Amino acid sequence: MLSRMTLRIAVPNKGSLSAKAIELLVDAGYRANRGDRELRVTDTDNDIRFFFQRPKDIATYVGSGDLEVGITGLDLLVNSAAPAEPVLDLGFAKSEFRFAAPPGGVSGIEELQGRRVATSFPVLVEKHLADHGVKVELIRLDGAVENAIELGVADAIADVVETGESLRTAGLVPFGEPLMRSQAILIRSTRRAYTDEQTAAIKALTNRLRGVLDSRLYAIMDYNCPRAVVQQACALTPGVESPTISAMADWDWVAVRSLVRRDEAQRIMDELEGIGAKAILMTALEGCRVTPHR
Ligand SMILES: Nc1ncnc2c1ncn2[C@@H]1O[C@H](COP(=O)(O)OP(=O)(O)OP(=O)(O)O)[C@@H](O)[C@H]1O
Ligand SMILES: O=P(O)(O)OC[C@H]1O[C@H](OP(=O)(O)OP(=O)(O)O)[C@H](O)[C@@H]1O
Ligand SMILES: [Mg+2]
Repeated sequence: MLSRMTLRIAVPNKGSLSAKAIELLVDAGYRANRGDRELRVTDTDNDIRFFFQRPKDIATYVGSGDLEVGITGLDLLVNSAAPAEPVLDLGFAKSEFRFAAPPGGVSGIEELQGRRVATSFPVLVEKHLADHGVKVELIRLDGAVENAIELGVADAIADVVETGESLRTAGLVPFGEPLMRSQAILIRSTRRAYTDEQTAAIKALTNRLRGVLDSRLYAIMDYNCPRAVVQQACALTPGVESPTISAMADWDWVAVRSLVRRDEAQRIMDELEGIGAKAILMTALEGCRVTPHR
């Protein structure tokens, strides 16, 4: 019999979510790497056991309270109809969920009335259609849904779309508004009671994961700045509270250090250069805790 750990976490064992979920947990300091056939890994230092489950089953285990938290997709959570809720957006496996059909075929949701719609997310699709007052014949498939129309079992499909390449190569075009937008999320049960210890452990996990996500989002910027333009420089790099300004041996100059968003860093460097800043350096973060100030 395995000893009971404070937290038991469901992690996808395959598919688009798996590798990135494990990488995120490892970067957050957990021992979440698994061997080839291992379906459970225990991290005794953190009092956590990871259970590697099929992505589609994760919300079921968490909703029932048999595992404390889990990593899954928002679309999978909705499709499960399990009593679970998102705790944290994890920023990967971003996708849209869309209807699609061949050009010249079904091109609006109202045209689906009485037609055959193939999907591997039947609950999500049925709920969306019910909200729009449309009744269809749902064809439940497990994957490779894009082939269903050509193979004659459906008139339209509803599936995950990321780049749109799978639709294009199958000769399909999306139609209507996306049913939803999805990404990987950390979930917890809305029904079960958590002990104080478990609540604290979930908070610590969330904090660590957010720290890793933020460290991918931000970078440190260091530069030398003529004292005369320091206010302009601070406006370009306001940081979390405010930039750190250090004196330099040459009184006409200061050294500035601030946190910047990585996706804005190149523009900021251009503008710093433009106002006369020198020796501008950008450094990646290995970890951080910046969210309390967000
Ligand atoms: N190509 C993709 N790009 C981004 N996210 C995706 C992609 N395919 C699936 N996802 C997302 O990954 C999650 C799992 O999807 P799904 O159940 O279809 O499993 P999968 O990752 O495709 O693996 P498999 O189909 O091999 O079981 C869902 O949240 C879905 O939105
Ligand atoms: O828009 P794209 O970038 O092409 O990505 C979307 C495709 O990726 C997933 O398929 P997956 O490879 O997981 O196969 P599956 O259909 O068997 O799930 C999804 O089901 C779509 O088919
Ligand atoms: Mg898939």
